[in-house]
Amino acid sequence: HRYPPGPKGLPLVGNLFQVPLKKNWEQFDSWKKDYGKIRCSSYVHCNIPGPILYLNLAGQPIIVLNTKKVAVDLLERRATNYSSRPRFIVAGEYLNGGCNMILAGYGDIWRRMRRSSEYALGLKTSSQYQPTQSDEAVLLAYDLIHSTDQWENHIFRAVISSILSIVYDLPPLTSFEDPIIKFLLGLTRRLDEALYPGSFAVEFLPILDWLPPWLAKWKREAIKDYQNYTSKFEQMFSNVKDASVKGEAEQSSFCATLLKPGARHSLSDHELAWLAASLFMAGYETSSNTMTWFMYLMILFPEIQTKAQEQLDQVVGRSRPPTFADAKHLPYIWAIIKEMLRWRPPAPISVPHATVADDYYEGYFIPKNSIVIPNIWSINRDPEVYENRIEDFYPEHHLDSEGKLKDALDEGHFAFGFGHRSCVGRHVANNTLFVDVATILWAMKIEPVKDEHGKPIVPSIDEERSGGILLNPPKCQFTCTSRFEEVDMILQQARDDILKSTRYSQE
Ligand code: HEM
Repeated sequence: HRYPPGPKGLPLVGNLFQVPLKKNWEQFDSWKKDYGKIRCSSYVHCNIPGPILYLNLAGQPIIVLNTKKVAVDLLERRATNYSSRPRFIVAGEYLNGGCNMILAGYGDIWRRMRRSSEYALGLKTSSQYQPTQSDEAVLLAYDLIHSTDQWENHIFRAVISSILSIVYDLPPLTSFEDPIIKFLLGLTRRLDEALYPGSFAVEFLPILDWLPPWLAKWKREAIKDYQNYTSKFEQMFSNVKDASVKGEAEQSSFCATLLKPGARHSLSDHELAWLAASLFMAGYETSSNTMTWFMYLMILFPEIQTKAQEQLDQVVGRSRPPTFADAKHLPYIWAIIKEMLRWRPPAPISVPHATVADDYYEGYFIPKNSIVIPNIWSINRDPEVYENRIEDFYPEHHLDSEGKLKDALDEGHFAFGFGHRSCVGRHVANNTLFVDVATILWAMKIEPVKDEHGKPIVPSIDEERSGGILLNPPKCQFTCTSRFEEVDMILQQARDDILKSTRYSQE
């Protein structure tokens, strides 16, 4: 068999020690130059180095896709073979009981979950969640102005609260210390640890899975945690179900939508409860990561902030915060969002796919059970897609000469992944990012704090921090000041109305 090109490895371990645990997307990107052009039958790839790489991690074949063309050819055109996930024994099978949609293999349960969630999160249906998203944007803007030093917690709180309201019709969470936030963050941490390569021997020695729980601590603890998570998620789901049955649901939620006839695709209540929980796991870190990058980028590029605010003043004015009705008149806001997701995608190597059968591509052999990594970092810098200033943060990539969006329906980046497994929450994500970014820029001027000599402290981009699969911006602090006199009064009034109208204040 002739495998795609890639670095030569050592006997037995292959390339195991050549792939860094942090920022591995940069290593994959730099190998492009060395493990160059592929033999190809038809197209321009003949001139682009390293579109597809082969690595061997102690016997496990890894295929890295570095260009849009190869990712589309394999993950979209041959989706039936390339849409499974690698086996995650501890995280996927024991901690999540095989019911976490993100980690599930390409089987029956994933298919039914995907159909249900596409229905409840589609472009049209997701507009029913916009009132919740607008409310959360106002609460976030208010908090940022009133206690800016807590800015990261405010973003985390707002993102979590927004997802929980969308999924379960919960009222806004007003504190980052809320027990439900602690519970969900505990679960996310536990999952991150279990997914971290090398955490559990059973992942590379699956024979250990035969051990009974009393002999395997990892198994015992994972089963116990799964039972705890399940009872909490089932409880949250059944609260929505009861409220829907009694006609007490305040607004449309994801769970309530799935209870409509024809929407649940034969999923049991247990499976629906886990599907709803999967949304939190998929949406929380990705969305909050983008919002933390946003705050940093606004001090790194103050001219972009000013330009966006000029457009907001023209379109929205100063007597009310932006709404979704303004969305199509604010192309520059969208261009900033698209460019954030292109330049610093929250998940630079996406979620790995896996093949279900042997395959050939351009004469190269891709074995069954290969782990396939769409290297979004590289694909978002594909010279066949972006003409110039590829390494710069440049919102104009997405605008035509008149300042309009080049193609409103095209994402303009690949941060949401490819094919059958692409992000099912992307419309919700785009809406949250739009209304948060627009409301923050409408309300406040974001500036770096100053040192004792009055010099602004703007950390260099080189100080960005990588912790596993996410890339975080440098640590930084800001001042957020109201842009005009009426802001405080408008935000205060809107906040009072929101908190008054929710069940939270009535309890
Ligand atoms: C900026 C925000 C977000 C980004 C960049 C993002 C990105 C991604 C990526 C890269 C994948 C994997 C795609 C693949 O395997 O090819 C994914 C999957 C997924 N995302 Fe998102 N996501 C975001 C927000 C959200 C939100 C808010 C939700 C829920 C409301 C969500 C729900 C999901 C789910 C359920 C999956 C698994 C899909 C499957 O395996 O079939 N995501 N997302």
